[in-house]
Amino acid sequence: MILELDCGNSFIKWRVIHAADATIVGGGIVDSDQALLAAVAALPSLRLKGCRIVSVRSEEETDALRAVLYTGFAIQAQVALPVREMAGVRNGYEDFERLGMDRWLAALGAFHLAKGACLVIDLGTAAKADFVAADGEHLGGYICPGMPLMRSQLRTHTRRIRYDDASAERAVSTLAPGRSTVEAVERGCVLMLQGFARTQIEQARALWGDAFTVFLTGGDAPLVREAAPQARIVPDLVFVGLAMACPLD
Ligand SMILES: Nc1ncnc2c1ncn2[C@@H]1O[C@H](COP(=O)(O)OP(=O)(O)OP(=O)(O)O)[C@@H](O)[C@H]1O
Ligand SMILES: CC(C)(CO)[C@@H](O)C(=O)NCCC(=O)O
Ligand SMILES: [K+]
Repeated sequence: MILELDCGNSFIKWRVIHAADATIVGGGIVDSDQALLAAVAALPSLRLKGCRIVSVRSEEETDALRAVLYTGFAIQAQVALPVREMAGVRNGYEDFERLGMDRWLAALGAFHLAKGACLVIDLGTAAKADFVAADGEHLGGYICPGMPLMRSQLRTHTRRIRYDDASAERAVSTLAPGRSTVEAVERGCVLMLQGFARTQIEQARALWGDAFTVFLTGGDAPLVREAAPQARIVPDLVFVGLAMACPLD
């Protein structure tokens, strides 16, 4: 079994797969190294032989996580590192090491699945878009605040925007103009995300006509589904790229 980790800025997404056929044994989302250890250890008949990690955290935090995994499971975790080119995709950054590894791996995974031009829209703590042309050239992308950041900026910098998480979730059952603070903020932020997605798709269309695939991933992907009806929702797109970057056999 192989442990796969996607360490974002707010959460760690994890899953355990069988090494032989990549079938999924278990998985989840946690908010700390200790919670990860507990969740993975709770899997019945766990037999880890390796681990691969993609992280957008600091090197120190990623090393600390590797140490925790070594102590807990006696495995040497392999961390995906930046490269200029892989699997037919060329990193489009002037300084290739600066491109977030989650973005790079999602782009690798998307190009592999699409076998042609593709647009990746990843909606997490940050909202990201990346463009890969049919010849594998990564053209670059965009980074904006995602839903959690937009929401928390409004809460932090205003005195009268206050509401709880449960009412936030209820508020987005429709996107009609809000008649309460929670509805106005939550629906407004969802419309911002949808506008982001629509603009990226327009841009892809200007570049490539109809000859491209849109991938939607990240925890808040479901919120923009209706704005991107043609998109393939692939929640584990980063893991697809991670397996390509860190083959363990
Ligand atoms: N089970 C869940 N636990 C936590 N967040 C969830 C869950 N399901 C959906 N979400 C949503 O996903 C968002 C976080 O997305 P994601 O996990 O992709 O972020 P991240 O990887 O930490 O961020 P980034 O990729 O920008 O570094 C939150 O806004 C949250 O509302
Ligand atoms: C943009 C985030 C924070 C999204 O997780 C991550 O991809 C990152 O830290 N990137 C480095 C900056 C960049 O991609 O230009
Ligand atoms: K992420």
